Amino acid sequence: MQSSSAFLKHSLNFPPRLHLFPPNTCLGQRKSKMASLPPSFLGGLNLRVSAKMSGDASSDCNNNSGFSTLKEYVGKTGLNVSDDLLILFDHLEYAFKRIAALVASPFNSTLGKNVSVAVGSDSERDKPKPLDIVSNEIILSCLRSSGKVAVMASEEDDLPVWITDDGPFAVVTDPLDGSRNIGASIPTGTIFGIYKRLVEIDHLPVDEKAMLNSLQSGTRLVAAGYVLYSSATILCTSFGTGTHAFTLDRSTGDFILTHPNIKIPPRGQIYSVNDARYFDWPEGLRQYIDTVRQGKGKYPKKYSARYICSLVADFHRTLLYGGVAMNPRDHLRLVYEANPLSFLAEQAGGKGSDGKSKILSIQPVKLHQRLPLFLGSPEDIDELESYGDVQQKVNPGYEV
Ligand SMILES: O=P(O)(O)OC[C@H]1O[C@](O)(COP(=O)(O)O)[C@@H](O)[C@@H]1O
Repeated sequence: MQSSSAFLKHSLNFPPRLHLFPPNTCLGQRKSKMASLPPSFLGGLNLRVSAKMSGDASSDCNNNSGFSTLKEYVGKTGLNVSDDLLILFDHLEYAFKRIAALVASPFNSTLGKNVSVAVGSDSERDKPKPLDIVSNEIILSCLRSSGKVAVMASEEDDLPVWITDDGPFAVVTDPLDGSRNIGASIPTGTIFGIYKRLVEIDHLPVDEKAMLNSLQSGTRLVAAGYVLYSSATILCTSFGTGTHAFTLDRSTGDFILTHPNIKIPPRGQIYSVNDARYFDWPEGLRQYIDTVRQGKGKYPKKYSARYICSLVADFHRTLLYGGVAMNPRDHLRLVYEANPLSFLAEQAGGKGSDGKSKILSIQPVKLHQRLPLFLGSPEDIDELESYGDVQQKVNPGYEV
């Protein structure tokens, strides 16, 4: 096996990529035009130019060693991430960049529309769209070419796809959540979780081991993440030691660390829910929302509502600003959505709950199992759970 340092050294020696700024441009010298920008912004630009210009006239530029790609960050901080996992991430990053380009493409206007594909008993609004299918194919092909994945289970496929017998990992994914928003250019996201392949069941028939590898408990996740496709494309991930976010630098194609060690505020002032469903909610949930929006909860401030109706976007905001993001009906999936996002929430000091139990302690029994999901600040989740009756049982299948 290639050593971690050998792999990092090799990958850092790739030829420099094409930058927005010509190689001999030192942005720091153009302060007259940029004087009004915050120094951190200038510092960031300087670094991305100077870091790739070693040995040339860039030495006058400020260097700010705080900026790194995911691999550089792993190398610098000594995070315990195997070479196999780093290679898998390289391929995943490539998939995310392709999906980011796809969702921003001027040619995708019809790709967000429903197609008639019979998948279980999904309602019209839940049917996959061409964008979901293409994103799924992009991820599958990148996992295949990584050589590191035994099985992929996707929200878009009825059954897991067995890829290669000796791949060390099992990957679960929702390739493109929120795709029905794409017509209005509202943010979308990819969610993924990575488990080790269960070598102890290698002897089982392929169908069986594919299913069991995909139904692992969230407590066994070795890494998870999401990618937010919005004004910025952000890869937020955890290897089990903190939650870190990297922003795509479109000039170089690198994901640059922008949010190391995210800590969710212990308490927020925002709730995020589709409250058109208020009359379908149980009494406990109505009381909770009524209480916090009047500023009569344990935190004596009036809460505000924010709801994008795109899970990754609502979760990302919650992770950064605190509060609680929820979907109280059986709608979101344990394997592809709830487990990976709860892992990230916990790694950031937050919580993931189904309203009664910790999400990560729920053993999946079905691949496409749905459940109520509450994610957010620990004090907000505790307060919400104290209302007892917060899971919405009435679930008529909404049209929009
Ligand atoms: O209609 P609701 O209950 O508000 O559900 C909205 C949620 O559904 C989603 O669109 C996911 O639904 P799909 O898995 O069917 O795409 C999330 O992005 C969003 O958080």
